[in-house]
Amino acid sequence: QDIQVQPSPRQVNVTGKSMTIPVAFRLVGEQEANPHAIALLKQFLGDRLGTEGFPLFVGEKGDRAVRGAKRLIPDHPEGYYLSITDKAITLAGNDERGTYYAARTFMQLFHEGHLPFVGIQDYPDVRFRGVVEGFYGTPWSHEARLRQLRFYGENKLNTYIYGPKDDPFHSSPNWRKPYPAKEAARLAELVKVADENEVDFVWAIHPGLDIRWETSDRDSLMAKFERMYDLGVRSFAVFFDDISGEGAKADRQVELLNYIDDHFVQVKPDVTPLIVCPTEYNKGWARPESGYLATIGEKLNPSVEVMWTGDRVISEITREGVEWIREQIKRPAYIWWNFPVSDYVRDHLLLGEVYGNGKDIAGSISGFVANPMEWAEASKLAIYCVADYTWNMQSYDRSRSWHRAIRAIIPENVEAFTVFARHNSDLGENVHRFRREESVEIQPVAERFMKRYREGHYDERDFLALQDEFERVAEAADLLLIDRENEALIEEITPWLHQFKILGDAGQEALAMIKAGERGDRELFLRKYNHVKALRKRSYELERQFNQNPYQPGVKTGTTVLQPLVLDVFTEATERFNRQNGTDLPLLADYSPCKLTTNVPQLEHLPLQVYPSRVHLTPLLEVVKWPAGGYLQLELDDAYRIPGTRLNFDVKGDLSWGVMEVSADGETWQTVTLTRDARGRLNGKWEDTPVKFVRFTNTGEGEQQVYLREFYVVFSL
Ligand SMILES: CCCC(=O)N[C@H]1/C(=N/OC(=O)Nc2ccccc2)O[C@H](CO)[C@@H](O)[C@@H]1O
Repeated sequence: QDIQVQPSPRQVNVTGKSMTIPVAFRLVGEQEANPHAIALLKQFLGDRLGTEGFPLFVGEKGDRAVRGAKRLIPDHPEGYYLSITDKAITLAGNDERGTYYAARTFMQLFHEGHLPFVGIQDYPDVRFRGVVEGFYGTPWSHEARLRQLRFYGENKLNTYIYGPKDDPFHSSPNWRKPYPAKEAARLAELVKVADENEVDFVWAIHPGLDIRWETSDRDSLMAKFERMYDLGVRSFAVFFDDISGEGAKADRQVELLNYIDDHFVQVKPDVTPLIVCPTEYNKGWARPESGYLATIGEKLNPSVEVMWTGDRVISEITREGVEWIREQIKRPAYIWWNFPVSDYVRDHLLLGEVYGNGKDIAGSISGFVANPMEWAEASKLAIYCVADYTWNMQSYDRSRSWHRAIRAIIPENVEAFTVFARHNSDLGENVHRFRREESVEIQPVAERFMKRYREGHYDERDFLALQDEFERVAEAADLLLIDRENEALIEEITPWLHQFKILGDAGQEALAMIKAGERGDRELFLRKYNHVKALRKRSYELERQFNQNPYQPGVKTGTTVLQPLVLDVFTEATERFNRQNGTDLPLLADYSPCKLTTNVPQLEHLPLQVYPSRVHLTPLLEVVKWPAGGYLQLELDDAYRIPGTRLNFDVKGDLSWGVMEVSADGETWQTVTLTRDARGRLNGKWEDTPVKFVRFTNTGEGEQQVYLREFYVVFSL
C-alpha cells in the first residue's frame, strides 16, 4: 500500500488493510475545530456528510473531540495526527493549521475508492514555507494569484509574500499612498482566500529608494501598514534590497524596523513576525567592513526575520552558507531562494527539477520562500517541489517530487509535459552564471552519436534513439497545444510549444539528411536540407513575434543539447554532401536576417551579432584601413522600419569623407544625416520609410583609418 501524500509525511504506519469509503460520515468537533478545516471537509465530503454515519473526529490538541489522541499529536507548530481505523477517523492538529493539514492529507488518501487503515504523525521541517512574488517583470494577475493561493493550500505552503517590483504602491513613489479602491478590494480578496487556505498573506513594502529617515516617513509607513491591516493583512515585510545611498544605512533601517516591531507587530494580537529583506542580502555582496550585518545581528529585535539569498544572488543554499549568515545576524536566516525566477533569462522557461540545496539546513533557517517566474502556472512545478523539500527535507527526492508535480499540474498529459519540461530547464549563459541540468537522459546519446558520426561509424541504435526523441518532442508539442485541462498553463507556454514543435521537426529532418546522403539520393537530401532551413527561419520569426521584452526577447527551447545537435547534424551532413557532389551548399542552418557585404578586406568576415530586433557588427580592436571607394553594406531579409543606426568609428576629425545611405530596393539610395552625440557617436536618422539596405562608403580621395568601435542597426517589424 504505497501512501502517496504531498508533501511526504514524516511518520506513516500502515496496516496494509483498508476499507471502502463509507457512504456517510458523521463530523464530530465542528464547534471547536479550525473553521477552515471544517469548511474544507464539508466541501470535500459534500452529501456524504450527515448526522449518522462513520465517525470523523476533528479538532486541535485539547479539544474534546480529539482528547483521546492527545499524546499522539506531534508537539510542533502545524503538526498533526491522522488515524483511519475500521472504527473511526481522527484528524487532530497541534494547532489550527495542523488540523487543516490533517484534513488535506485525509483528502489525498481518498483514491481508488478506498481508505487505507493508517496512523500518520507529521509536521514541517521549516517554519515559513512558500513563495515571494518578488521578480522584475509583469506582475501576476489577480486570477493567477488566487490559483496560487489554492495551490499553496493543497501543498501545505503557508506563506505568500506580495512584493512585485513593478507595483508602484509597494515601492516608490507611492508606497506612502493607500491603494485605490479597486486594488484594495482585490488585495482584500487575496487575504480572504489566503486565510481559507491557511496561507499567511505577507504584504511587503519597498521604501528604500526614497525614504527619508525622519518621523514623517516613519509615520507614513506605519499608516500604510494600518491601512493594509484594515484590509485584513496580518503579516508584513520591509524590503531594503537593490537600493543605495541614505536608504541603505543599517542603523537607520534597524531603528525603523524596531519601531515597527515594538509599536505595531508586537502590540497587535494576531500579526506574524516582521520580515526584512536587507540591503546586503547575499554573501557575495556582504562587506564585513561595512558592519551592516553586524548591526543587524546586534541591534535588530530578535523577533524580526531576516531574508537571505545565499552565497550569491542566485545560488544553491548550503549548510555552510546558512551557518555563516546565522552567525552574522544572530538568528536563523529566512531564505529568499531565487529560483525558478527567470527575469534575467526571460527567453527561457525553467521547468527542471529542484535540486542543489542542502537537506541538512532545516535547523538553521526559519523560512524558505521561492521567487518564481512571471509565468505563474509554469512556476508551479518548482513550487510543488519546494513544498515537498521544505516540509520533509530528509526524505526529499528531487526526481520523485518532480514527476509528482507534473502529475498534479497536468494529469491528462503527464508524458507530453515531461518531455517538454526535460528540454526546457537550463538558463543558458547569464549574468549570474547560474545553470541547471537539461536533456539529461538524451545528452550522452547525442554526444556519442555526433562523435561517431564525425568518425564515420555511428551506432544505428543511437540514431534511432535520437530520432525517437525528436518524434516525442514534436508529438509533445502538439498534444500540449490542444490540452484544455489547464488552459492558463498552456497559454503561458504556447510560444515555447511552437518553438518545441519546430525543434522536433527540424531534428527529424536533419537526421533524414544523413540517410539521404548515405543513399546518394541527391533529390531527397536537397528536400530535407531545404526543409531544415525553412524550419530555422520559422523558428527565427517566432522569436521576433513572441515574448518581446527589452531584456532577453524571444523564445528559447532545448538550447543545451537538442538545438546544438540539430545544427551539428545539419552542418556535418551538408559538408559530406558538398564533398561527394562538388557542391557548396551553405552550411549554416542558423537563419540570419542580415547579410554583410564589403570590399574592405578587414571587414570581409566580420561576424554579426543578430538579436530579434537589432544587428550589431562585432567591434574590432585593431585600426581599420578603409580605402577610397571602400564600402560596408548590410542587407536585411525584408524591408523594415529602422528607427535608427549608430556607429562609432572613433575618428578624431569629422567624417566628411564618408556617407551613409539607405535603400528599400538596392537601386535608389537616400543619404542619411549623421549627428554626433556627446560621446562622439554618430546617430543616423532619415525619414520614416522601410528600408532593406544600409551602407557606409568612403567617398573621399584617400584611404582613411578608423576604429570600428560600434556599428549597429535597430529594426522593428
Ligand atoms: C533578498 C533578495 C532580493 C532580490 O533577489 N532582488 C532581486 C534581484 N536582485 O538581484 C540583483 O542582481 N540585483 C541587482 C544587481 C545589480 C544592481 C542592482 C540590483 O534578483 C532577482 C533575480 O533577477 C530579482 O527577481 C529580485 O527581485
